[in-house]
Amino acid sequence: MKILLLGKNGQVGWELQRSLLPLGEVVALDRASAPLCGDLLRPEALAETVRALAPDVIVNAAAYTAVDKAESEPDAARTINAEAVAVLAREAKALGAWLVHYSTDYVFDGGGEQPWQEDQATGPLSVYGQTKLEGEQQIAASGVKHLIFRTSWVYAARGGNFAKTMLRLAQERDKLAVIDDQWGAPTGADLIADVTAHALRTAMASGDDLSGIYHLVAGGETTWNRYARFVLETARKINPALNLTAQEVQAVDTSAFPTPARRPHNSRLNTHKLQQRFALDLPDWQTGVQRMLQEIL
Ligand SMILES: NC(=O)C1=CN([C@@H]2O[C@H](COP(=O)(O)OP(=O)(O)OC[C@H]3O[C@@H](n4cnc5c(N)ncnc54)[C@H](OP(=O)(O)O)[C@@H]3O)[C@@H](O)[C@H]2O)C=CC1
Ligand SMILES: Cc1cn([C@H]2C[C@H](O)[C@@H](COP(=O)(O)OP(=O)(O)O[C@H]3O[C@@H](C)C(=O)[C@@H](O)[C@H]3O)O2)c(=O)[nH]c1=O
Ligand SMILES: [Mg+2]
Repeated sequence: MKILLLGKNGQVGWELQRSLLPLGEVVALDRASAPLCGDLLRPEALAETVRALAPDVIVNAAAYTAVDKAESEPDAARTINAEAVAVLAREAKALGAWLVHYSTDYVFDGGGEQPWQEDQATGPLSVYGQTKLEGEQQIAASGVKHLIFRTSWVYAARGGNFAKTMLRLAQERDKLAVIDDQWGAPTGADLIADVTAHALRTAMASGDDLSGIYHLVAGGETTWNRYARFVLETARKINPALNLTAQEVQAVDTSAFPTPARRPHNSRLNTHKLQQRFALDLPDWQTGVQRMLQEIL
């Protein structure tokens, strides 16, 4: 089996380079790859890559993920998150290949307090969320066999993420202010990559019955503020010599921390469908965050 992996150096892409290996031959590209084009800003060159390789599976871990910057760069965000995805779906469909793709809690408007189910109405608040939703819709419309995993608050030992930002800021400042009224679940790129490999193998073995959208997040729930506190507490335990000058993580409302992009208050995702269809258990979010901190500290 041949797998084309796009976005190989992102948080999830890096872990997929490991987790997909037991499934077959993995051709992994990033935006700078040559002579094969792996740049999602050049959708038609990307189409040529797909035709030249004729993979059995395309796994797309590339995305425009700078949420605030997307508000002022909607065209680039849309090309990468939607137009290139439409081309991948079209080419995969023509080959009879599977397309594995990732989406986000930010497709929802964040209302209520219940974990969102896959079939509930979307309502993105940001350009990032809107373009990610358009990517999902392009895949569904193409008729390609697909797995779309909506995840949230991704972290990894390698790459940039909120946990690492908190560690850095806690070494630079004596006080942090972090939003305490946005709820969700931090999810490790390693977990996402492992579940992807398992689900892909299962889905391919069962025809196209399992094609669809799945919520894939770690268990439990928290706020950005509680997550930040957990990161700093855990870091202090792991490495007491670490010079974390911040003595306080002040809890603030969304309104007290203005950002260019609006973010959902309720980013909880219900993972029953994934767990049931693929016979999986998802660990609590704390387990993976602890492991990542142990690794980087
Ligand atoms: N990060 C998060 O918190 C969340 C992410 N997701 C989704 O999960 C998936 C993986 O995200 P994650 O690994 O965390 O994101 P990262 O930002 O860590 O990685 C994204 C990767 O995409 C690459 N990329 C950006 N533009 C292009 C381009 N034009 N052509 C090719 N590659 C490009 C980036 O390369 P470069 O570094 O060169 O820009 C980077 O390697 C994405 O679909 C994302 O939307 C969903 C929920 C939460
Ligand atoms: C740095 C910082 C952020 N915040 C807030 C802003 C925001 O609401 C929240 C997280 O900030 P970030 O900029 O890390 O989050 P953000 O980039 O919005 O993270 C999102 O990325 C995309 C790709 C996704 O798909 C989402 O699931 C989510 O992970 O914390 C504070 O309150 N204080 C701070 O000092
Ligand atoms: Mg970010």
